[in-house]
Amino acid sequence: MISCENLMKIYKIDEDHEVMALQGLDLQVDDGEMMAIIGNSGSGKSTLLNMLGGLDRPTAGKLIINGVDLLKLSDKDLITYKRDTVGFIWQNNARNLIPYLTAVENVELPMLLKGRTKRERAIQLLEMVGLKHRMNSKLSMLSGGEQQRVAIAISLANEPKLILADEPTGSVDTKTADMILEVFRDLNQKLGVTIVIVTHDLELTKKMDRIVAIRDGKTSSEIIKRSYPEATFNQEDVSNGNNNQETHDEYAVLDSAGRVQVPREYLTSIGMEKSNRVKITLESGRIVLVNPKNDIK
Ligand SMILES: Nc1ncnc2c1ncn2[C@@H]1O[C@H](COP(=O)(O)OP(=O)(O)OP(=O)(O)O)[C@@H](O)[C@H]1O
Repeated sequence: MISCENLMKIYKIDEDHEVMALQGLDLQVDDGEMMAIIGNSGSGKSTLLNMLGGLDRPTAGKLIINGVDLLKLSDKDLITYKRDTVGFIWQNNARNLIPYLTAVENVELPMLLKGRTKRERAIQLLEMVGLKHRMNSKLSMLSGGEQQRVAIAISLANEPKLILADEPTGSVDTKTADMILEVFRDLNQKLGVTIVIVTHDLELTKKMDRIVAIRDGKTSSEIIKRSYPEATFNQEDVSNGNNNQETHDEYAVLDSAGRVQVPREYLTSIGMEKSNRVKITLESGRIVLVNPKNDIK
């Protein structure tokens, strides 16, 4: 669904200053995948989401989504792409919804359909997110989680292939966050829609199949869920209630130029916080990084 290679985004602040928000980012996302993007504040998560959604254009690199090359699109085709391929959900509901309209009116509003069909489709979408019973409630009467579900219904209006959500559980409690995640999971499985969620919420990421971490505008590591075959659990584990068959493995990402980001704590542990020179050796099929100062032979 998404193929992103060496993606760059430079914001020009004034004549003399610019910010490199994305510095050669690589990301591949399969059709029908549901994954999360994490990273510190300022690492480039929202910038990436804006590029994926066609809200802004990359400076350089390759970005192909659903077979469309986003760097080569005309302005007109970019509008069509935004309308037909992607659905957005923002953390801030004011960006998604209008408080004095009812839930169903909010869902109807952005749709291009006419008359009865529009109302029927809006009700159908609210049903998909489990909110048909509140369709005639004004937005201001709905809880944060319910409002977020209305936002999800809106994002589905044009049957997008890709849903992009920026901190969708940022303003709700843990229980509501779980419920919203369930809605995403359900849509992902029933409609096969690809879902990319940017989040700070580590609890939420535990429930994802894949988490990509971004550091300084680049993909730094990937965390992938692994299921154990049932046979690896013995009866003792199961009777102790330890039948959790899932774990997450973390991988560093090697970019197309062979670069890899070494976790800061690893560098610190070999006394590399001040130096930028590291010795690389190949030892029995392993690549080993050594602080040259400690390399006593
Ligand atoms: N429109 C813009 N003009 C100039 N600089 C920008 C613009 N948008 C983002 N930046 C800069 O690009 C870098 C990445 O910002 P971005 O908002 O993508 O980070 P983020 O990971 O989403 O952060 P947060 O978690 O705080 O939302 C930051 O240094 C930011 O200041």
